[in-house]
Amino acid sequence: MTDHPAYVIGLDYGTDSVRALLVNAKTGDEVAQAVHYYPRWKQGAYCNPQKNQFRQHPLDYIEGLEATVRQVAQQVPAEQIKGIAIDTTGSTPGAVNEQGVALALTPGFEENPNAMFVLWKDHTALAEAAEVNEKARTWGGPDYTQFEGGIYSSEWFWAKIAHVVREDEAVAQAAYSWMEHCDWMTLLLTGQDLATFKRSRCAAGHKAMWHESWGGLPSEEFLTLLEPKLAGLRNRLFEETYTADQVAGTLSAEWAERLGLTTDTVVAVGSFDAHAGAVAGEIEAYSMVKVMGTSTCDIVVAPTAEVGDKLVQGICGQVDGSVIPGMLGLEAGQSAFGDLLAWFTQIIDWPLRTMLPKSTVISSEQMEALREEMRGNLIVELTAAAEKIDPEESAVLALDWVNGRRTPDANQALKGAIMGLTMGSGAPQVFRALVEAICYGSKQIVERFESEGIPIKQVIGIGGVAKKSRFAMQTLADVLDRPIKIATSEQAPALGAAMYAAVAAGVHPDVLTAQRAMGSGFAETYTPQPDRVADYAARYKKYQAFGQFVEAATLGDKQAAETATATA
Ligand SMILES: Nc1ncnc2c1ncn2[C@@H]1O[C@H](COP(=O)(O)OP(=O)(O)O)[C@@H](O)[C@H]1O
Ligand SMILES: O=C(CO)[C@@H](O)[C@@H](O)COP(=O)(O)O
Repeated sequence: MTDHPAYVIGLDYGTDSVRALLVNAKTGDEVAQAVHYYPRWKQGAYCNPQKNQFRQHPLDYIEGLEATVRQVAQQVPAEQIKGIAIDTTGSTPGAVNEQGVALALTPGFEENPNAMFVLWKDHTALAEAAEVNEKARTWGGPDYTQFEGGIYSSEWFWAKIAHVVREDEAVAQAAYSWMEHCDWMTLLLTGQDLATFKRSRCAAGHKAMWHESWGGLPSEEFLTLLEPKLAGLRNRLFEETYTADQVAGTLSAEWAERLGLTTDTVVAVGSFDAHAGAVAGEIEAYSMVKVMGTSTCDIVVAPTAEVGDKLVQGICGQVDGSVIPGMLGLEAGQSAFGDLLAWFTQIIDWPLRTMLPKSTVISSEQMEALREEMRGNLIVELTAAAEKIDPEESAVLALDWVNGRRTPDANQALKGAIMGLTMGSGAPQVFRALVEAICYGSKQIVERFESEGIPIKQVIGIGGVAKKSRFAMQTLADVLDRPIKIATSEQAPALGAAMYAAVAAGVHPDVLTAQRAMGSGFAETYTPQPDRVADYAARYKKYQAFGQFVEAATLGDKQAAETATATA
């Protein structure tokens, strides 16, 4: 390690906003941070929640890049900023032209949602995901879903591409290739040639069925069987993938200028937010880092040789090097976590959004102030009220599937449900049931890993909900009957990206060394309360029975629904 000052920037593109974190690459001190909320996304542009359509405009990303990086970069001399790495949500693919320009930035496509990035939580590709699953099992070649938990999801790369090209002939014709958001940002910054650009192992392995054993991406034959319009695309994608500690390039002259940095700044290969977050959460073999934000991603790493040929069913994949190079990264998660609570607050504040603007008794300034105050405090007040309810006396039970079930066993067609409502059930009772539901969903995932032979030795929490909701974290510790360690960093994915950047820039030799040098440790631990554990264990059984009932009913299997009712 050199004695000269060395800083790195981790850039974390979340669902609603992007954050840049300037970190001292030697000590891990977080020197400055900046956040930018995507303006078009905030207005709901290009989205249709009724259809589960969630698209993001590349200009939201580019404006956020300039606003945040310029702000943090001012804090130290530009030549001391050695590296930058980007993590994003995923699978969030978008169509690009031959030069790697996102189609929505090209004439004629500026307002076309199909030419934008298809956000991870967009589930418009349910039919295409079902086709991937059906064809992967029956086409006569390898089952390409085997390293992705055995079930392909509508949240992922190929399902989304197949859906868009079917729906939009103009985009199908103009799309030269497709890129995950994390790869596209990295290409933008380095200005490289699309043909030789280094794509993310993390993104390709977990979401695009890339695996070394079958030579990379699924075969042309399989892809055209899935959708004839995919013909030729495989050759315009990539063969190799790279781990996030590798150098993708250096900043292009244009972007060095626009960001106030230099062309010597190294740009690392891209990654997903959850995987970068797990690195900052100081993940180690058989730890589960739960990234608890809008959704959850549950990330586990294990020595590749120890897992051997074992295929873990029902998760979002097992990929060599997707978190820490040299180890197997395993991912599971829930499609709605904080989002389930956010959904409920949206229901509750409906009168504020719809009736208040028509009110003749308060001024528009007062109305805005009231809405702002309510918006900020709603979850906090609901939490305070819900915390006082004795779980033993609570009859309300909920399922966390408002955005489908990501794992165990992806089924994005499933819907949320609430049971046990009485005339006495108020907002706090329902809110409490929703908090419990996200914790029961987490328990199912932990149980799945263990029943598939991957022991979970400790649970670490990071992300917005982990940092903001003591109630949710205590409930989680009680439901899992395990301690939950909460990482100190407020910006864990950005810190993890900064660690990747530090390795790519040569400040540290590998990710484990960067973790040790730059990790900020744990702020606190939630310990299970023995008097609550048994109550929650009993309610968890009811949650499972309720889930089986709803799943069976959703599938139209009345008989199975009746059986589930009988055992509930
Ligand atoms: N006090 C709180 N209690 C529980 N959940 C909260 C609280 N404040 C915010 N959230 C939830 O946190 C989620 C955002 O998490 P965050 O990690 O900041 O974002 P992202 O997932 O986009 O990276 C939202 O779904 C929101 O509902
Ligand atoms: O699924 C992944 C990564 O594989 C996430 O990007 C996705 O759940 C979105 O994460 P956030 O909820 O925005 O933290």
